[in-house]
Amino acid sequence: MANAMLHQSVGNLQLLSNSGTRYKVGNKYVRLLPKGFKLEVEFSKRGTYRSRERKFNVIQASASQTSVVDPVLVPSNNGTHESQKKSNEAALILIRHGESLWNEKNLFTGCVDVPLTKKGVEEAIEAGKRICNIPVDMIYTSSLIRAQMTAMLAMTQHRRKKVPIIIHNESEQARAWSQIYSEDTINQSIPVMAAWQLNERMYGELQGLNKQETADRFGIEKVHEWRRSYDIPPPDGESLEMCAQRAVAYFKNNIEPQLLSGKNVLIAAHGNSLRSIIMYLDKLTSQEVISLELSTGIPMLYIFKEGKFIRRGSPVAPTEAGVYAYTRRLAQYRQKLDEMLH
Ligand SMILES: O=C(O)[C@@H](CO)OP(=O)(O)O
Repeated sequence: MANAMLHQSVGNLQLLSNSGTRYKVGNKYVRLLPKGFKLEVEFSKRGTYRSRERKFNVIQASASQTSVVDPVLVPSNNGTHESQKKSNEAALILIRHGESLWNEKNLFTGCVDVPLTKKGVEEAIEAGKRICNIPVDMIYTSSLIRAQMTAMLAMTQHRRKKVPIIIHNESEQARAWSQIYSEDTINQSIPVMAAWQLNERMYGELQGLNKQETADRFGIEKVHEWRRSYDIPPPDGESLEMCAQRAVAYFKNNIEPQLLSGKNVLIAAHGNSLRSIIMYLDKLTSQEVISLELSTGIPMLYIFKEGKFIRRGSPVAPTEAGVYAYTRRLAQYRQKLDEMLH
């Protein structure tokens, strides 16, 4: 029997069952979709959804074993009780991408899609070592290669050795052509969702300019205002406030429901998209966020518990133990990994 958790902010999802499938939509209790039934779910912009189960032709289903759009398969022993227990706590890891070729050259980058330098690759691997004992069930990255490289390189270090797989939902064909037909293989993979909403703040006419030369030309104060103020956009670009509108909305609509259902999430994104998300998580004011700076490749850990985000430890300590105060659940996960790998 397969298990599926359906989630999406807006649009329609369909689940076909050819062998009986337990499913969960949002925070709803787990239901069984009997063999030969089809579930249709319609998600509205307001965050609500309507679902209905209908009979369908089983031959159609056998062509694609369990055809789930955007599936997040949960372990098969994960019944209602277990998922309720799980929803008590979830880990959230945030990583700013490693150094990019334009960070190295001190150029405004924004939404220009620039890869990592060798140092950036090493930073991502180092970040991976720091989080190798923390559970990761879902990964969110921006649509930019520097964030995606960082997530993938970091995951090469993870002790659980699940395979991160980019989910292609951009068209029906992309969805159909990237289906996986083994439940075991799905259980050994981590869905990676790439979203433009997590992209770096769009830097407008500063993109590609040298930061030092721009400060020499327009003055340090003006450039600092463009770079760090909350609501003043750079010429033709996005202010942090504008960036927050899309990044935080995406976080609330897509990532928070995952955390609520007990999924442990890693987000690999950018200096300013993450600053805006941290502003939301830490309830920073528009004054306080001005002085928030994120280093490249340093993972930050939050615990989501009872609807609250709790920051664990300092992200800049030199050792993992110093960085992350483990919760009991994280310590248990680590112990399980130790047992499994020795
Ligand atoms: O150039 C950029 O896209 C960003 C991040 O590197 O710059 P800033 O330091 O101004 O946020």
